[in-house]
Amino acid sequence: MSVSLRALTKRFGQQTAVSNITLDVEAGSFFAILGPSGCGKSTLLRLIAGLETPDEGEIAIGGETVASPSRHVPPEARNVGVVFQSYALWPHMSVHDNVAFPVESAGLAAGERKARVETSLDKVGLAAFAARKPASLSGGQRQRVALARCIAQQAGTILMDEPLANLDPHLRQSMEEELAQFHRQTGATTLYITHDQREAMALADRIAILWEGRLLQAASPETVYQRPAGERVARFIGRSALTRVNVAVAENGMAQVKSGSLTLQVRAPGDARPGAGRVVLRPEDIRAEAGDGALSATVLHASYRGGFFEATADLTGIDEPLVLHLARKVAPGERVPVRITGGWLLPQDG
Ligand SMILES: Nc1ncnc2c1ncn2[C@@H]1O[C@H](COP(=O)(O)OP(=O)(O)OP(=O)(O)O)[C@@H](O)[C@H]1O
Repeated sequence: MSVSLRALTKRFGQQTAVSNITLDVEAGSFFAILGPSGCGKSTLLRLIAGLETPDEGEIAIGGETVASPSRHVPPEARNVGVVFQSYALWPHMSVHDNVAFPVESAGLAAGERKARVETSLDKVGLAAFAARKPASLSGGQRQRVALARCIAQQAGTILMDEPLANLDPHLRQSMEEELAQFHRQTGATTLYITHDQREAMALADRIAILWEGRLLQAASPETVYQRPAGERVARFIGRSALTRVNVAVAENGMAQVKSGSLTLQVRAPGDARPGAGRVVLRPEDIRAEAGDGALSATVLHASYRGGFFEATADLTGIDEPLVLHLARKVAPGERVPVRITGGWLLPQDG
């Protein structure tokens, strides 16, 4: 089911946790909400789940208004499943009963109920664990019980609040794959909260980036990386060098800019205008190659990233150190040839 937020605001005393957010989440999509600690991610999720009431604005799920100044649909009537970081399993209940819990209220015959719980546990590979208590399961298995509970509930919308945060890196990777598969199987609209950009990039069709309660950008992972809406998004997603430029010509989504004495051709927003601006240079915009037009950068720092080396390097004319991906090892102080082959001119108001 689609989820739409209109001018949503939530305050806690003096603190505005969610500030005037308008957002549309398409039915069936995997939508990540990304941002640093304290930016309002969990509050946004709790508002959608019905665990908090907004001070201003509206929330509609599947076209039905569930929260507005004059309406509050209770959580259990929103057909929304929630998976928390802490799993929220009942410790005294078996795995089976934990999964059955939300189904109890669905008014199904006992046989049907049992079948639904068994199918759900089977989907997450835990059929053999039905009689166990949560305490005897691993973190990943507990997470899967929480997912099975969502499947059993047949929720049209699933909200996940940092579900993988407590897992070790290996388990995270395999749970990520399971989550992607889970999303394909259920087709449920998934809102996924994380502060881990890699996870958001790997899983989501679209990413919303929050900052101090405000929405900075909502777009595909490729767009937030290649065409960030502003400096904060550019710095939060991936690594880059920002440099102040003077835009000489801007047309058809391209711009010719000057950064110090360097002239660069970069991608630009459709409404870019000549004048002062800032350009984001990603590692992909820089080739470490000798030859015609190559410049010489001085390596500041280099580290092995598995398969390639990542280095920062000073280049005259660029304000911040470039981030380079190199096939060979380099040492601080070494000079490397570079060519700038791309870049992104930030929107004027970004
Ligand atoms: N019940 C509450 N009472 C008072 N302030 C709150 C409450 N819940 C959240 N806040 C404040 O609102 C802001 C947003 O909090 P929220 O938990 O939504 O952030 P978050 O992005 O989920 O953070 P994290 O990633 O650390 O979980 C924070 O400044 C927080 O202190």
